[in-house]
Amino acid sequence: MKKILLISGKRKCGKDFISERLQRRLSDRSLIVRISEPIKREWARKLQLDMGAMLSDGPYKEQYRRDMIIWSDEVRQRDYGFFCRAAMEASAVQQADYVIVSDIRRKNDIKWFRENYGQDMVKTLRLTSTEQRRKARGWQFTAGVDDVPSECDLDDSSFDYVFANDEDGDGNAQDEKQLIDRLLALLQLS
Ligand SMILES: Nc1ncnc2c1ncn2[C@@H]1O[C@H](COP(=O)(O)OP(=O)(O)OP(=O)(O)O)[C@@H](O)[C@H]1O
Repeated sequence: MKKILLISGKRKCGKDFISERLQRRLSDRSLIVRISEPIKREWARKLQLDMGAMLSDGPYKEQYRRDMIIWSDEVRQRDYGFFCRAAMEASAVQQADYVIVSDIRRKNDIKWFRENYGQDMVKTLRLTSTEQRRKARGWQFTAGVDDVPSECDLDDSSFDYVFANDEDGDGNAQDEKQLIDRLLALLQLS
């Protein structure tokens, strides 16, 4: 591994979108790790829920999101690196030059990565989008989700890189290419 890029940002600021486009560009040198995956998997196992429905955007997602946040906070209080470690262990990270962690939410997530992989390897990227843009992408303020630490803990943090993801093209390849070109330039990657 050469770099671990920790991506954070408010809901609907494009963490998944940017991570996937970036991974595609860096291709087989890179992979995406999602901390939410072991959380969802463990939670689903706990509740014996349908795994496919949990991982999709279906009706299960919002219904269980709040309870899952409370439970995962309890696990984190005992071991703040629990889900970061589980996500890294479940992925073939040793074979990748670039690991993109697409859903960093807490200071302790960043702390765990820095403690385990070092300051030089770990870089943080904050994505920003205006509220108007996030709303256009389907965001609605939800009490218990948008006003709790999982969403707000990093609000007062500083980051190695900040990238405004406000211009949604109409899905054309040229717009997306320019967007990722700008991001790669910021990250000093090629
Ligand atoms: N630059 C962009 N151009 C076009 N569409 C975009 C762009 N950024 C995000 N989107 C779209 O906005 C929506 C929300 O983006 P995404 O799911 O990546 O956000 P997120 O930060 O991962 O959200 P959440 O935290 O709720 O999971 C998606 O439909 C995505 O395709």
